[in-house]
Amino acid sequence: MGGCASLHPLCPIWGGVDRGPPHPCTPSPGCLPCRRWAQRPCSAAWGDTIFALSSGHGRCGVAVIRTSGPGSRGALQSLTGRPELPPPRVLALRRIRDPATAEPLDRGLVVWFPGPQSFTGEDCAELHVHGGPAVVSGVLRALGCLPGLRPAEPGEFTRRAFRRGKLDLTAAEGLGDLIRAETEAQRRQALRQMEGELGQLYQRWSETLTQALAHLEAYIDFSEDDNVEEEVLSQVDATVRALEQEIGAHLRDGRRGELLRGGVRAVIAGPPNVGKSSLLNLLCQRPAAIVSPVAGTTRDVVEVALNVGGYPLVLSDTAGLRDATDPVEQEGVSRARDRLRQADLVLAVLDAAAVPAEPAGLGAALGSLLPPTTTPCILVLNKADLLGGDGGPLRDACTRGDPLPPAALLSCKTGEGLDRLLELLAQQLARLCGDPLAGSPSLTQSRHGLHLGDCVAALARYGRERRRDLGLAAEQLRLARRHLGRITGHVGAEDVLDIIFRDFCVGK
Ligand SMILES: Nc1nc2c(ncn2[C@@H]2O[C@H](COP(=O)(O)OP(=O)(O)OP(=O)(O)O)[C@@H](O)[C@H]2O)c(=O)[nH]1
Ligand SMILES: [K+]
Ligand SMILES: [Mg+2]
Repeated sequence: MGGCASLHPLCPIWGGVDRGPPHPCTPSPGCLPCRRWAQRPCSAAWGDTIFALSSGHGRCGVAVIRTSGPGSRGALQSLTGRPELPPPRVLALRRIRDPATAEPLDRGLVVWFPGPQSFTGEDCAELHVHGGPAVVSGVLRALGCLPGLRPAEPGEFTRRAFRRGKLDLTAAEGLGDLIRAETEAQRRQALRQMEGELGQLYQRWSETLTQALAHLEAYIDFSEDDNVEEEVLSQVDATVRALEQEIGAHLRDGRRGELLRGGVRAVIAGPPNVGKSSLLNLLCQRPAAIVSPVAGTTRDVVEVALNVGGYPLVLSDTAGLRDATDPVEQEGVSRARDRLRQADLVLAVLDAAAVPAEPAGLGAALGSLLPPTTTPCILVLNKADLLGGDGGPLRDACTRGDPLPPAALLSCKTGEGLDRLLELLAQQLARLCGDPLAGSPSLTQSRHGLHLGDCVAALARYGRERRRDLGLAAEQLRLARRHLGRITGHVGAEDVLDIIFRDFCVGK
């Protein structure tokens, strides 16, 4: 037993019942009494076991701390001070103590998840303790003092689950999105992806390709012996063409999955002083942007995140569009135009009291403000409270629609017309993001789009090669399948893992 013969009675490996793997480190002062090696763990030699606080940080009722790896069993035994583990996946009430000092830290629930039936597929343990900072830090410190245990990196639990084949990359991404989801529609999309629907779709395509490839190879190998009929070849062609179309349609979905995941970027634009900042403040219900009677007040872009009808909206207020002379305002206008170019949706604001009341004139006023674009737009005619009478003609023009974009007559001052504007906004968002539960799942990341684009390109090349050289055509099918495999992580995903798991929180 080398240098570890001097034992602490509660040492999980040497003093406890479960001796685990032999301690391989050479005798050193840092290895003799457990409390010493606790401070200088020879972690690399012990198989890697990670631990982290998985519930949120800060004071709370219950905090969940979990471990994953071969040391989970010993960790649970030593922190509960008992050799026997609770039955798998059953909560058990235990006193939790610091193994080094035997000092009680808390009384809480513990769960034992022996691998492979655990989230990561490895042996895992969970400690549900009181969520006070001193309890949590005490338990984390105690775990960190055990040999072979170390704090987890962000996303490391999920990364281990991926490595053990518990989920594919799209499901891991869905899980990350679910944790970050802020609106109902985002939650629905993320849950669907986490449960594997997107991965299954890509897997199905991959299997279709595998089958087509097998038939093609059979034809190449055996057609001369007349065992394989010409018909096989035309069937492969038809399968590939259908797949190319299906993936193409999946790609041409208007980026709905990506928009829903990241939030629709809506930009409030218009001439100075029409009430753009007032509109932003009204929609987010706080004074996020400065409002003043001075034209040219807003210069920097002011951004707020909103939930409209369950859809995520990232709303930006921008400088009033005009030929400014002041260099600072010029910069503001240039930033406004940049934002407009990147917008998914434009809220074009005009002063209701200063525009022509008939649709053609209104259209011209809008046209002189914004360059012609395909970006969806909502026309907001603000300051309706300043209109004489009930603003009849303008109100009619608003409900007329074509050739005008959907329009709302609004008063930021009185709040009149806000319901109609919110309704229009929700409609546009639903149109842009789609119903996350309807139809086949949407791709949610540009990474998916890139690989699918490469896959479709390879399928198109198949069509060309097919007429020249069957061997080269088969190679294109193999390539197409590789591109699909990279999305789910079934093929060479090493280079994207760091990027994907970087955005995860510690403990997940
Ligand atoms: N009567 C009336 N006044 C409004 C309304 N909305 C905004 N205002 C006033 O219009 C002025 C300009 O409002 P802002 O929200 O600063 O307008 P803006 O378009 O952001 O202006 P810039 O940032 O300078 O381009 C302020 O005095 C507001 O109080 C409205 O619905 N009715
Ligand atoms: K202003
Ligand atoms: Mg403003």
